[in-house]
Amino acid sequence: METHGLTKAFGRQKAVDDVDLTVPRGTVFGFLGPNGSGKTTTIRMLLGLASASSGDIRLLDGDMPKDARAVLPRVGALVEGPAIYPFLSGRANLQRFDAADRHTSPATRDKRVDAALERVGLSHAARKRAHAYSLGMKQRLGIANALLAPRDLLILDEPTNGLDPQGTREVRNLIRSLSDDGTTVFVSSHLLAEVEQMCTRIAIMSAGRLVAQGTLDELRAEGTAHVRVTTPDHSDAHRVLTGLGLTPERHGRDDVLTAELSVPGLLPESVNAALVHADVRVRGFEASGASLEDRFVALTGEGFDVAG
Ligand SMILES: Nc1ncnc2c1ncn2[C@@H]1O[C@H](COP(=O)(O)OP(=O)(O)OP(=O)(O)O)[C@@H](O)[C@H]1O
Repeated sequence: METHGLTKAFGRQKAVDDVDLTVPRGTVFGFLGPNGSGKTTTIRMLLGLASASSGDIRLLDGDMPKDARAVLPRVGALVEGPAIYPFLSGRANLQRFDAADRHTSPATRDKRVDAALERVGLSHAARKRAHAYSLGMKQRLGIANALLAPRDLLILDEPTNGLDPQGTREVRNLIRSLSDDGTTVFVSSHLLAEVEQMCTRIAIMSAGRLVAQGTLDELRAEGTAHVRVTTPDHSDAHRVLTGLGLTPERHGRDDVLTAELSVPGLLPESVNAALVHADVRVRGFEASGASLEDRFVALTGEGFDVAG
């Protein structure tokens, strides 16, 4: 799957702005970004649920939306939670979903439904009414719906959103096992930890723009270490850090300074020693490595929910 210059404007706001995604076949691809960064809008365009203002979408071996009829039957999707009928059983829900798809044959419906239930580990609860399902089970039922036909690509929008740790684990394991079967999985999330555990490649959205894309290792390698100093002596600390060749920035609070360790060979402990030597009252000192988390915070700004 690929997009080029994909853009969606709502009035003057560009919810998705010139996005070039490259999702290689067979990967579990994480589409990461804070709430409101444009993930759902992008996914809706990929699936032909919304039109693009400009740009191209290549989905499997077709162009969207032109080839929607040919390619969409090979794409399973879960967007914004499944619309489940609460008073029907899990199986009856899937039978309805299957019946609503005009590409399916009624003769093989039961077989397809049972296979999908089995695939997501819901066979034992097939007869239970869906309102008695846990959130994780509901979400797996939604994924079962996406799996009613053989799929080459699965597009899942925040499949673990709102789930408890157990439900999250269930869905995460399911996604991994789907990819073991050779299906390409494109999964969005606002949680870095989530994506790190499931995905091999990721793309990061921030305010409608794609700000990074690559394998986890590639993105880790692009990060730089930082120091973070908490001190009431803000201007003295600023002077010392600048003297060391760093570019300190005030970070949210008045008493916190952060700086990228951009000087080769300069170690965090030397920075701390220099501050203490200059009588700066250091209340907190933190050195962070080139972790993905740092990189994401740097790329997407503050307020990005990295831990959950
Ligand atoms: N139909 C619409 N009309 C106007 N603005 C919209 C519409 N849909 C989305 N937006 C705006 O586009 C931006 C991106 O929204 P989008 O839902 O794609 O983000 P997201 O990354 O999926 O976030 P979330 O995780 O909250 O769904 C937001 O600012 C949103 O308010």
